[in-house]
Amino acid sequence: MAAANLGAGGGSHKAPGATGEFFAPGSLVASATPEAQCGLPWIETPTSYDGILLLGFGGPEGQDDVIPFLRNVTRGRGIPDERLEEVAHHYRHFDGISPINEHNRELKTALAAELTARGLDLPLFWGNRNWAPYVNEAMTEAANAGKHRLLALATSAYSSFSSCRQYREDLADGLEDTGLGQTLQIDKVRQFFDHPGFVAPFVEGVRDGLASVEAKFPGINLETEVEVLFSTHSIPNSDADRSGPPERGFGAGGAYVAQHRAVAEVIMGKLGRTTTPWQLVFQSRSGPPQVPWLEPDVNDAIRLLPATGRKAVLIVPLGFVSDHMEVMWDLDTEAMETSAEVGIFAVRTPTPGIHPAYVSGLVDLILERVTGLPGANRPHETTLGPWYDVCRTGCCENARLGFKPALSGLKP
Ligand SMILES: CC1=C(CCC(=O)O)c2cc3nc(cc4[nH]c(cc5[nH]c(cc1n2)c(C)c5CCC(=O)O)c(CCC(=O)O)c4C)C(CCC(=O)O)=C3C
Ligand SMILES: [Fe+2]
Repeated sequence: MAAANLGAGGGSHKAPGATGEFFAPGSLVASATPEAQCGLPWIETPTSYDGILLLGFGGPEGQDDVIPFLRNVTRGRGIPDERLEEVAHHYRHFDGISPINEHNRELKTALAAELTARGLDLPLFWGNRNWAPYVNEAMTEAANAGKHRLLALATSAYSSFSSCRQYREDLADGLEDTGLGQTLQIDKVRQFFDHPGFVAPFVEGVRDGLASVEAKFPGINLETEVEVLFSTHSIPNSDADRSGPPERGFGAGGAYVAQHRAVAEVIMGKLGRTTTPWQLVFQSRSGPPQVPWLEPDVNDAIRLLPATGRKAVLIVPLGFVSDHMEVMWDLDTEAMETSAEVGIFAVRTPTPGIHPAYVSGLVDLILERVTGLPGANRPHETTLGPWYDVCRTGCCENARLGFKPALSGLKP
């Protein structure tokens, strides 16, 4: 098995173990799209996987887990202790329990049912980056079950270091740590920010949210008195700028910002609400104050709304797949408090969770890899997609932490 996709940056050539053979010339079947002419990669040959590796962020499940979890998340990042304590407090407030692991258990169950219903015999193995069950444990479990060829699915829709590349690095690290590089070959499902299954629950959420605003304020003017705030995780500007394939030249904010904007536009367009004011806003910033992160913060944006004549705000958690702590605390607690303070009516719309469209969309994404669906035929709702099966060299590298090998990408 070749190790072509791991790269040998900094002399740290790591375990073999993924789609090396796919990089042989000719195996990336070109289609007629401009992307393909630039060498953009979809794996267009059928692949028989023997399992799915569901990748989660992980979260604490009791008070004793909170600090060890936070140390896992921030390892090597220079997050000040004050910030860790501040965040610990969010978790403490909910008995030290993040709902995220339960969400992933539910998602795993829902995916298993949908795979079976679609006639796909693919067992699911679930592993997290920051809490048990860890990625390495899931790999070991798969290997012990006699599996060799896994397709990884990360619960994260957009391109950036934290939301894509870090999962790819986790896979490379996991094969190295477990010594399973010769046993397991692992590919990864493309980022799905603009897949119809991910977009549909948000379209419904905004539609229903606007309806509830109209019910609250009969005759409200949807062009001047309501604002839709699409909220996502802030990340350092330096990470945002490097998100996406360097050759696409996304500029400031990178693919991360461009993808969110494009999806927000699609959602408003599908509802025929292109004249309802909306903004992309950011939340959950951390790190030292002197390091610039994406702005505006959701709370700052809310504070400015009354002066522009808005009576109501719709808060759409566009960057998140489930109602985990970033949603429960930063939106449902803080942003709601801010809205109340400035006297504006706020509605927070749902995340995809286990919405049937989302679950079946994820299975579509698995199926397109099983069948080798040509890139030209892959569902995508924005002109930025369909996104890559195999990430480009330098995609989403971390400016602060430097290069690390990652699976499912081209060699550096
Ligand atoms: C882009 C992105 C997503 C969305 C994509 C995806 O979903 O993957 C995301 C998701 C999540 N982030 C989460 C939690 C945390 N993120 C932190 C810190 C950070 N996140 C970052 C980015 C992202 N994070 C970044 C750049 C940092 C700074 C540290 C670093 O440079 O890497 C910290 C440390 C403390 C703090 O500073 O807040 C915590 C506790 C949870 C779990 C919630 C739960 O437990 O329910 C989830 C799903
Ligand atoms: Fe985070």
